[in-house]
Amino acid sequence: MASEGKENVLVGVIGGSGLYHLDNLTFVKHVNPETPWGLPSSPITICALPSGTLVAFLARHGPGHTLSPSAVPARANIAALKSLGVRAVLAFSAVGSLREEIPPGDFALPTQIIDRTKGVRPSSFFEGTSVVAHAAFGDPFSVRLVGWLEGRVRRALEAAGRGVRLHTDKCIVCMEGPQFSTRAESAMYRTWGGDLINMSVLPEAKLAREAELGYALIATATDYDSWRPHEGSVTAAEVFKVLQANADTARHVAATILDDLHAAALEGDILTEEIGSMKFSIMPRSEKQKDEDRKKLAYVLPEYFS
Ligand SMILES: CSC[C@H]1O[C@H](OP(=O)(O)O)[C@H](O)[C@@H]1O
Ligand SMILES: Nc1ncnc2[nH]cnc12
Repeated sequence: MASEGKENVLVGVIGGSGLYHLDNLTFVKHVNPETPWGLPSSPITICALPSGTLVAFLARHGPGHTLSPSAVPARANIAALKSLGVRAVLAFSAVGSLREEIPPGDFALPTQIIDRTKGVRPSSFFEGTSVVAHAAFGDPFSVRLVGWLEGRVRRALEAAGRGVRLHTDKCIVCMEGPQFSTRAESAMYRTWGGDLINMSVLPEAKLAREAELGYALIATATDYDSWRPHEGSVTAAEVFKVLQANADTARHVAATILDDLHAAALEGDILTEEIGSMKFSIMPRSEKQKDEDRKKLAYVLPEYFS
């Protein structure tokens, strides 16, 4: 397992569409850990807050947005962050809104996910190995971390003074893409209880859970998807119009809360659900488990496989 900056980098930030860097923080260095699942989407940037606190930043689609949502190497991304010593991941994502009360430009903290990916994305570190594990995923985001973020993100948005509101306790649909939904699908997701839609939160959230990392998503709304009967359906051009402003606000939120998040991750209270959660999810050791597989899994779960 790589050990770069291990004691210091406790928080990882994953940037989505439009958020390719945190250039309001000080660049320290790039690292590019080669994991058993390959290289991450892009070299990871280690950046420093004014206090000196270090955070790791990873652009989900690569810095030039060259990876489609289905091609994002999510296992390598999560494994690489864990290898740096990261314990909590704050992910940003550009999302469509399935609710009138969440206009483009607003932010949301989802607490639930509906999986509409089509099984084409590798979504478990255990896939293809001789070890079986069933991680609990009833609460797909870290309940404590999300609770911790609510007030802080809201205050950071208020301080930004751009009129961006934070919506909480929302359900996000993760679809396969890369094409957007049909009007019928978009309307159906609303009847299912979906509030937001993206193409990226899975398998990222599942993999973070398997790696025992705290994981929360700040969803930044860019459009109303395709459910409004008298409006046009979503287009990439419409999304692009909002991406830059959302990314600026996201950078402001990150810079405002990351010091406290680092301190909270160090203290550990916000991570009590995740740490140790895989212990009873992994089927008991048998002589049929291959050593090479255990070695591979030790990269993300050294506690159980070293
Ligand atoms: C650019 S529109 C669709 C694209 O945007 C979102 O990406 P991310 O979640 O990485 O911000 C969405 O999930 C799609 O991948
Ligand atoms: N309407 C939408 N559907 C899926 N992913 C999105 N990302 C941004 N807007 C989206």
